[in-house]
Amino acid sequence: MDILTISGLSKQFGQQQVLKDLSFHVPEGSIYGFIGKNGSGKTTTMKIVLGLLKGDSGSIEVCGEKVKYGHSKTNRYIGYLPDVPEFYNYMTSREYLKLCGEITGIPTGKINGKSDELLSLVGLSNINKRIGAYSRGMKQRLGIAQALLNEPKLLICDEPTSALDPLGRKEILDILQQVKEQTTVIFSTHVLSDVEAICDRIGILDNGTIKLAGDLKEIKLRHHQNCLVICLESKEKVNAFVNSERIRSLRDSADVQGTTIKLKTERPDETMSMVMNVLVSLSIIPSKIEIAKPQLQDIFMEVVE
Ligand SMILES: Nc1ncnc2c1ncn2[C@@H]1O[C@H](COP(=O)(O)OP(=O)(O)OP(=O)(O)O)[C@@H](O)[C@H]1O
Repeated sequence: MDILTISGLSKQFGQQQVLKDLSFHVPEGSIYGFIGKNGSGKTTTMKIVLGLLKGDSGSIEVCGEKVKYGHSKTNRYIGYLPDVPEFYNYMTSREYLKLCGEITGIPTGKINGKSDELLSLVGLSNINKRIGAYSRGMKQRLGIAQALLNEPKLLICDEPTSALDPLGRKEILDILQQVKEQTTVIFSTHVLSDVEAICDRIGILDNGTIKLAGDLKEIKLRHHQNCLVICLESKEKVNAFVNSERIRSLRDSADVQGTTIKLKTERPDETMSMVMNVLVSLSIIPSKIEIAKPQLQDIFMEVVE
């Protein structure tokens, strides 16, 4: 079953056509990487899904129910984490979750238990200081707890890791992976390494439409290119290698960037063996040599304009 279906969505701001006949669907149980450059329309799409912004044409369904602009009915299925969540800084996280629970009508008897469960999930159980003293990463983690308070079927996270350091990012990614057991996640971002770390499906938004969508593993298999990556320790060694007689036939397909050489080849195993022989004959020990795996970065660069 699809948790979210977007069909033929268009949106124009003044003369700028931001979304053009945009269609994609998010199956239940997935972590969906909604990827696009800055300004490609990710937040605009999510705001329309939340009924906060009116699309010019097209339709959206959340859990099989139509989204209507200005109506919040379908939002009972959705938890939303904006890129910069806002809080009451003078409160503790427990006080804040209690307030959110009361506002959204969670039975009083359930609020404390649910808050404890979520604060434990996001690693804030033993933090008693006020939210104003939290780091950015702690605020994002509290934002996830708040978004999950109503046990949503769909959690929308808009750029949740963009402003965080590597440790803070890893914490958020780990939490989202755990959350997947309970809810479908849309992870809107331009940080491709984060998508590779946790998403099982992706949609690449560019020029107002989805340029590529589907299962990430299948997409990578389809875009697989046979390529050998050889990393050497110095430019001199790279020159000695690429100028050696025995790799002359491959020289045209060699892409040299600094001390890394990429060799496109139809027969990676044979080429690997030949390259190893050449390296041995030149007494060069590579710091890395491998048959390249397709990277989302390369696929992204291939499909966006
Ligand atoms: N309310 C608005 N009025 C006019 N233009 C807008 C409005 N909201 C967004 N835009 C424009 O629409 C385009 C898409 O913006 P949007 O914020 O949806 O992109 P994004 O993919 O979320 O970008 P980022 O990754 O930088 O957050 C941008 O060019 C933006 O300037």
